[in-house]
Amino acid sequence: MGLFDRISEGLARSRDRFKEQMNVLLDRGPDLDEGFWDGLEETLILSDIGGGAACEIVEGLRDTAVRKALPDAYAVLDLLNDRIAETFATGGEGVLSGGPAVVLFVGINGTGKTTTVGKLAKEVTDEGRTVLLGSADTFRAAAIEQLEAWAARSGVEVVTRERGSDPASVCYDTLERAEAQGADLVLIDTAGRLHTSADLMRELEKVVGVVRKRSKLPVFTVLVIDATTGQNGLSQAREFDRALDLDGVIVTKLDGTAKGGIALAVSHELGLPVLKIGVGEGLDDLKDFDAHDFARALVGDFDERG
Ligand SMILES: Nc1nc2c(ncn2[C@@H]2O[C@H](COP(=O)(O)OP(=O)(O)OP(=O)(O)O)[C@@H](O)[C@H]2O)c(=O)[nH]1
Repeated sequence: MGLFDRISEGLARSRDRFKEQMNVLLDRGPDLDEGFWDGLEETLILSDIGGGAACEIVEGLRDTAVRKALPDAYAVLDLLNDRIAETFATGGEGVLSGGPAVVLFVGINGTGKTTTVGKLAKEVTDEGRTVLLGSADTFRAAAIEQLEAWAARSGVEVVTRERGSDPASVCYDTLERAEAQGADLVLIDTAGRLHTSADLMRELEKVVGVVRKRSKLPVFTVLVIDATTGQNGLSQAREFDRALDLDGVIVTKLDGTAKGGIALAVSHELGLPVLKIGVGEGLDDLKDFDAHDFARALVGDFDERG
């Protein structure tokens, strides 16, 4: 199954719901009146893309409708996919595919951080770059073994310490090893923590602070969000961004959820580029993000007139 089909399958429920509501709206007739614009905004909000993004999309389409004297609602809906795609924050190319860098992966428990680091190790190694992994998730014993197993699969080295060690020390060791090895990319897995836990967030700030101070390479922080958690992802992103000044987001588990619109809510509200998306548990299931494919999977095409 192709990439678009996988996301499309995952988002089928939200797309069906969106179409159903749009058809009810269009049953009133295709006039571009207030009822249409309000209905469009409400329908977009129900797709989990967030109030801010929905408002900006509708405002943009309204402007275009006036400027280009669009005849009816169908002409507006023809532009909807592009407009949604343009609402995603851009940038972030330097994080995973630029020059040498250290990237820390953060997020709440079980979002897929370790799995994502493992998949990335394979991808980057296949590109011919040298990768070093650091297991700063010293809280969950299985996380260390899990990362070691991923590292073995792609033949990369992983720096670990025993469970319960200070995560900042693991980062320190990892940076030393990276320097000695001349690694192109250093990927550091951190322990999952609730964004509402002040103590654990402070601990993470300290870990990231140590890395920023000690590293000679640029340091980036990437939030990993589980798409199935829906709107809660926005609160997670706000808190992690406040604490760490994030550089990007990776949205996982898009293969089985109707709540994928959260990717746009987070990207738009916090100005964070979506760096990758997870569409399954396998080694090859971390994919490049394409805003146009994503928009098409989220709302579908509106070519059936009349
Ligand atoms: N379906 C699906 N499952 C995924 C995806 N990414 C990760 N998972 C699964 O999510 C579960 C949790 O993944 P982990 O990588 O252990 O999550 P984590 O964030 O490291 O967990 P903590 O360290 O406890 O915070 C595992 O069963 C993964 O296989 C994805 O894109 N799609």
